[in-house]
Amino acid sequence: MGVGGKFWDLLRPYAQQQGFDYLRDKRVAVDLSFWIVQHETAIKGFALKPHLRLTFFRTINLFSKFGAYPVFVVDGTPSPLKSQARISRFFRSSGIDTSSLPTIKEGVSVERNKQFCEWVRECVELLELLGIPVLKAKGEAEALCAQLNSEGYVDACITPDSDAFLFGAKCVIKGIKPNSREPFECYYMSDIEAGLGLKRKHLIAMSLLVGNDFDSGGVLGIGVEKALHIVRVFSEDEILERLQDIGKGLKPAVNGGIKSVDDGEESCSEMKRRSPHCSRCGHPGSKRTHFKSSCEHCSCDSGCITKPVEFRCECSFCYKDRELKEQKKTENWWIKVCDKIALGPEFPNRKIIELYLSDSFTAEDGSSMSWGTPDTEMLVDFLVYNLHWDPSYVRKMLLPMLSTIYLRERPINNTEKPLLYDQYEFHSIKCIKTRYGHQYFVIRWRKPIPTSGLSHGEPEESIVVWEEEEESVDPLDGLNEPQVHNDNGDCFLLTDECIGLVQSAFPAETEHFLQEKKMRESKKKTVSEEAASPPRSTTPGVQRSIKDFYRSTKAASAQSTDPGVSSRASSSTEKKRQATSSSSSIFSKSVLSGTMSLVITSTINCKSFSPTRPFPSWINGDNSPSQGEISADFSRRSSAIFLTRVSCAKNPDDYHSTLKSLNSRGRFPRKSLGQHYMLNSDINDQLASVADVKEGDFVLEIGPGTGSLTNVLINLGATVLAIEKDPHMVDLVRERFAGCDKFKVLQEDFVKCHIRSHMHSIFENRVDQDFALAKVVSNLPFNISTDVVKLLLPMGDIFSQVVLLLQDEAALRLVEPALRTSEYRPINILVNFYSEPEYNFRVPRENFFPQPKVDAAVVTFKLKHPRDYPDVSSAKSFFALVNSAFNGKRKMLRKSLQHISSSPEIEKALGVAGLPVTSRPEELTLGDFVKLHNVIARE
Ligand SMILES: C[S@@+](CC[C@H](N)C(=O)[O-])C[C@H]1O[C@@H](n2cnc3c(N)ncnc32)[C@H](O)[C@@H]1O
Repeated sequence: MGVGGKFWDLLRPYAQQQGFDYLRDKRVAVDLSFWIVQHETAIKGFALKPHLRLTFFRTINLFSKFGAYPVFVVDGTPSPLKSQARISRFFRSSGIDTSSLPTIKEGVSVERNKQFCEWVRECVELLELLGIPVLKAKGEAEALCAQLNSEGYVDACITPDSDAFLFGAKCVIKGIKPNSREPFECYYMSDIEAGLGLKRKHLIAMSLLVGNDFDSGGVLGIGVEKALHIVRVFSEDEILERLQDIGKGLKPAVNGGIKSVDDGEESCSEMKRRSPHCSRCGHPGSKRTHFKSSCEHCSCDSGCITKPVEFRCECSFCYKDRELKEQKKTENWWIKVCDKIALGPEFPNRKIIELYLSDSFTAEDGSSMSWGTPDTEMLVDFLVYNLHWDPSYVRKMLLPMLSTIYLRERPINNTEKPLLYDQYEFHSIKCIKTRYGHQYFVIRWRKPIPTSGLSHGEPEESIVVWEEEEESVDPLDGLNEPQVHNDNGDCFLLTDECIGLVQSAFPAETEHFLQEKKMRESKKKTVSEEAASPPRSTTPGVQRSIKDFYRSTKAASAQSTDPGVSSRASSSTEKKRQATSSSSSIFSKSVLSGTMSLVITSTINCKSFSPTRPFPSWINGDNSPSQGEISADFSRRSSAIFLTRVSCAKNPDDYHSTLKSLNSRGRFPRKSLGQHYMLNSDINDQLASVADVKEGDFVLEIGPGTGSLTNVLINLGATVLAIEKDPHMVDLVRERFAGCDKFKVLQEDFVKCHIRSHMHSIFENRVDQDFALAKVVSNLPFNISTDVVKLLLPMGDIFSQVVLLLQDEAALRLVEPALRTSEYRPINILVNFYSEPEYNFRVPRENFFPQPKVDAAVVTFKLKHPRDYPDVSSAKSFFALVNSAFNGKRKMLRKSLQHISSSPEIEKALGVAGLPVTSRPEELTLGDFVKLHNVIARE
């Protein structure tokens, strides 16, 4: 917390947004407790031990991406004052009168809760395994951070606790946005001093007035604005003493003393009497004289003019009068303020002042901080145990830290050691990558490996990364994972590295790369012409597992497995595991064995995948492929599906065409739009088949993306209306289906668009009156699925069914929530009110690009016609009742529905509906809710 009130708001104008390199080679003290609190609130319930997960990622980000030397600081024994404040806060929030509480005895402090201490202990263990120094403060962590900063051991503190300035910090980083051009929100004490005229003791004084960690209340009725006025009255040297005087009931003079209006000055009314003013024009003189002839100020022929509303007379009497009034006001204000301050007991608390000014927090000498090397194997054990991560994932995520250490040490030690931790050799600089306006080198680390079982294809054309998104802040602080890359049979690990670091570690190689780059740029024109020629018919590079490159240093037996062999041995099991969706062809990546290779299993009606087939022509901007080309493509697939209509059809979709189509436009999947594209055309077929899409159907598709599912729908003879939010994808599908009279795409956010009116306007144009209801088929962005379900299910007058590809867990929660569980929510009542849901099949995550972190599933909602909805007098009042019931999930309905009727009445209604009077919302089925609603509505 820190200083109370809206203290940070006061400082905000002095924030400096600093760029990527701000912390490079700088030491920075991190207040660990705040990280833990933030982590827990940010992702509670979404990740196992979020405090460990984010401490791991953030530390590696700080160390590698931002090039800092972090030192973590943990709280020591809290001051008794803080314990007292914490207890008062707790009781105040529970409505108990805190004045009646006993005060904590001198020297007694209360530790934070056990759970929190355990989180801190786990994070400290993790940090120590990472080789990062951790210091334990004697008292508050932010105090030690600040002291390390003020004594020059670190360049900045990372803490959102504004107390840090009071403890002497010079630079505080309040927030970090890893995915932005200027990731650091920094506050310099010097800026605060220059801008607000506040020095350290002023800030301490402000905290005494508005509250702080040791006295959460502050002075009643004094907020940040008022406190600012008060403290600025005095210089830094005198402010704390003057506050003491005020606390004793004195009213110290301000700026040499506020003059009292009675101190020999004439009173305002007296002055006015001696100098009458015209009530018409407001100038000195009487109205009568002014009526005869205009006064010198108005100087009009026809008497004085009427004074405007905002008129201010500037005669010396009026000027003086105003000044005195102002002075009186200030004096009254000052008296009131001093009285208010003096009312509080023991103001100011000397112990708090001493605590802020103390410099004895350093439990250990700041100069003893040192940064070691991560203990990889112990970290693997630790994270596998605590977070259930795969060992190879831990190693992969550690790599940026190891490579940073290697590059840092190389020029210093002038090391002969050619390998990065004996496992990788620096090979070359692949390219320069720009993310969030910041440039990196992409480095190839090489470890020659046997290439059996892998394709020797053309190198992939570009590294696939999430597209830059200025505004997105990833609360999970994910890392840029190192990539595994196959280039003409040579396998490399790719990491992003700071250009300066590489330059000093490998000057000759950097020079070589930069020269080559220059040459390439001068030949740009030729190169771009070459690029325009059709691609060669080879398979792009295939990603391999990190395990192939990064062996464990544990027992040799653990390494003896030949990845190629295990890949082959386990492939049939893997195929079965992956083939959960159907018996037809599955395109998947095998990850079991540690290699990530493409596995194509073919069944009826499918010819095997040909890696040498050229990329579809539509990808290269040719919108009119020949009929022969189209038929050739379709002949590879189910005749039942594909021979019906081909007029709009283009080539089928697969891994390469999806990548190609995105790359051809320089488009990278956008996380915020949930862009996980379907790689497996069979799943698209199955989606369509579950919805029984046939000739003449009208289908609404949300988020067509590259159009892979759209293509299937059109080929089945359906007319498709697609709603796509991303304008680039809109262009892409528009181009792909140009000339197709059965396709229309609208660039809109589905959640905000007026789908009912779109559908009405389309149906109005239909000549046949007996048309079937439309269908919805969509591979949805996961983040809008609940909204989509809520929007579409009540449209049984427009759609007959809604077939969605959803996140697996969400699908299960929607379709099969168990009564009496926390998963049973109002949305389940909505789903069953408006539809008959069915879970169709699971779709493993490997079928998407980029691969999401969770599996998906296809779900069908058969929409009920409005005439078949449960019989309630008003759906609106019914859902209002359901929502209210679930508002107090743990509460009995007789309590949570009290705002509708009194408890006895609700109990009576429950009885009439045949339900126990002690019913809770999660125990009621849809039918029960309907009965209860109808009883209550009747009564
Ligand atoms: C999971 S992808 C599916 C793409 C494609 N149908 C496929 O199967 O490969 C989701 C698509 O929905 C689009 N999208 C995301 N949010 C949207 C919204 N609010 N309204 C409409 N489209 C949206 C994305 O741009 C993306 O193209």
